[in-house]
Amino acid sequence: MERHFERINGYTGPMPQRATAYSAGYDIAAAETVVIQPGKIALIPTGIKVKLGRYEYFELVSRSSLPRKRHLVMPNSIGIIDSDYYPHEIMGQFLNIGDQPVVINAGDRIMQGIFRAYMVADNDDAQGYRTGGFGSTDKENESND
Ligand SMILES: O=c1ccn([C@H]2C[C@H](O)[C@@H](COP(=O)(O)OP(=O)(O)OP(=O)(O)O)O2)c(=O)[nH]1
Repeated sequence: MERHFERINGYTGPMPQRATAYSAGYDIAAAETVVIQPGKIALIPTGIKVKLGRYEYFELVSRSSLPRKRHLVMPNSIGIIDSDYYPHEIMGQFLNIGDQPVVINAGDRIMQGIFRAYMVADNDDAQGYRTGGFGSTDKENESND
């Protein structure tokens, strides 16, 4: 079966869900309670992995209410979940732009994800699979800082 969500072992929280029949995005919840200090970035686990078809990716985007209501932004603007990232856990990246610590509670719907298709160039010869995320494909002499 292509294109579906699975729980990471031990996660009992909510699965991604669309709020209405016409919503494009699946709301995704935090799997753990995390406190983000002002000006700091945190990676938030979701308890979820996503299985994708060939030439598909899953796009993570913010919820429109997050900056004003929670003082949180996604510093990478959008997160791209590649199909060969499976079976790793989808992580959300958040920056606290306020001047007080922000608490993200387990179960809070912190972002949304949209299934998307991509194309490749005719003369593309990319090979192999990724081993993880967040800089896993960097070359040895490429800084990840
Ligand atoms: O917000 C995000 C962004 C990415 N990822 C995971 C899925 C994605 O497939 C992988 C790599 O993401 P990307 O290619 O954007 O990051 P990179 O910094 O280029 O790392 P890599 O060298 O691992 O590709 O990290 C997340 O869980 N959340």
